Amino acid sequence: MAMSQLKTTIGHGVDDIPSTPGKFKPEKSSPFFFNRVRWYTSLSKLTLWFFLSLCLLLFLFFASPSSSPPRRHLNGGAWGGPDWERRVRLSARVRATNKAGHTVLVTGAAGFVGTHVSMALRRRGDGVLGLDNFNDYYDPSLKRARQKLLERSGIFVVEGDINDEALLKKLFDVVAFTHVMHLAAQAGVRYAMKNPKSYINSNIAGLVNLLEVCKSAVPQPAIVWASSSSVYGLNSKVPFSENDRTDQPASLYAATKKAGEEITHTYNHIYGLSITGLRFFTVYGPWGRPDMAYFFFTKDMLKRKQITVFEGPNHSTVARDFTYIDDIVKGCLGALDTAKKSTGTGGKKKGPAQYRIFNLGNTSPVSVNDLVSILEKHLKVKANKKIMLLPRNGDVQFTHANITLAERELGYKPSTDLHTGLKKFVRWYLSYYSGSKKKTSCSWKLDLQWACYGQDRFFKIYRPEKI
Ligand SMILES: O=C(O)[C@H]1O[C@H](OP(=O)(O)OP(=O)(O)OC[C@H]2O[C@@H](n3ccc(=O)[nH]c3=O)[C@H](O)[C@@H]2O)[C@H](O)[C@@H](O)[C@@H]1O
Repeated sequence: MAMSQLKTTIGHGVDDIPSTPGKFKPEKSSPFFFNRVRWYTSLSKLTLWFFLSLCLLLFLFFASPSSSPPRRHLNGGAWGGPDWERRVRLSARVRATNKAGHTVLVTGAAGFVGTHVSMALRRRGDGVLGLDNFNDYYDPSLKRARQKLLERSGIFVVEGDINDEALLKKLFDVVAFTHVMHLAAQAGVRYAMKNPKSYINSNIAGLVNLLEVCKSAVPQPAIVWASSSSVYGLNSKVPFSENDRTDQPASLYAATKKAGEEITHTYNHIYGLSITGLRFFTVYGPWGRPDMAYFFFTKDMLKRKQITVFEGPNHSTVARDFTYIDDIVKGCLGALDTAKKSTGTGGKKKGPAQYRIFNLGNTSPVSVNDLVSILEKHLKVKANKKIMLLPRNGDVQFTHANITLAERELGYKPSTDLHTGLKKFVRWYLSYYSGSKKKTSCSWKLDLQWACYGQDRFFKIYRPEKI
């Protein structure tokens, strides 16, 4: 068919289609009859195929097992569905041999303290379910590595945010948690200048969301949560005691932790939630947080980069009551074990409920200068220090915990000094980072030696001056 003829045929056909197809009477004698019928038939076929494909798609959608009940997606993670619920239940199950075990929801489980506390609970047979949003405040791959560690111990970490009310409710529907160890937070004192809203979102809105769900849960769990030594702010009386004033925060971070203490008090007072707040003092150790000074000093010293060491006015000392992670974990477990049950049901308080606050520190502050000297010894590297006046961006000049109360009520007794604790940290740091680099390259001498000899024999062959 010539092109001009084809155009004419199509033009005719379109114009000739009646609005009511049933009334269409073919004119047998028409030279355009067959073209018209073919066009019309192909349109019907097209409609039929479209309809069949739609039916097939709808069938596949409704028949797929994951569509019922629906799965929710958050930050790349997903929750819901029978498999997910089975994992949640399994993880939260108390070991049969531990009759008095707790069923604990650990928020911030892939965080530094969260990982250690979850592992310790699991080791003694408590049921543990983790929750973490895996945000990128610091390298999320470290959080994923911690998650792997937890998974190897049978702890499932649900990927989700404490601000997700539906998720929290679902978790409490699936498991009757006896305790919540609330460690999810926006940490770091200096970062609050950069991203103030993240502190409100996690430390205030997230906390309230969690408390709302806990208050309505049946049974209500007892809550142990992480406050901070930073609530003592600009206080000059040392050591810091729990009943000292906490109304002079030096950072927004501190202010949100202080707000958390007031908020939890309200929920205790109105709804009968059992609350224990733990004021952590600069916690450090293996699997620690890369945003903390001891961690990035180590990293920079190994790279021969300059580190900034703060000092107070007139060259006075800046010091912290650095507390080793294992001691903190013991304090957390002591708090969980001595927490009394919440007294409310159906969102109503039935009687007075326990409300406690404890310092968890080391009781022996060390200057930042001494911290650097200890690192120099362990790393066998001389630090390239730049001394700088403590900036007014959230830091306080010193912290020092009075731990009498925690000793008496929780049996808390810190036993690791900074020298010993940092030795363990450095050992972990070198093995962790050389271990992960080993997979990609062996260009660094340290990596090569590590790759050849493995973790246990690492220190025998470690020659930092050759790195
Ligand atoms: O225990 C606490 O309440 C707080 O402890 C740490 O906060 P911070 O004690 O300030 O810990 P780092 O940021 O690791 O700083 C440790 C010390 O090193 C100093 N520093 C920090 C950074 C730097 O570049 N140079 C430097 O000398 C700080 O002034 C501070 O005295 C945590 O980051 C907070 O999340 C936590 O709540």
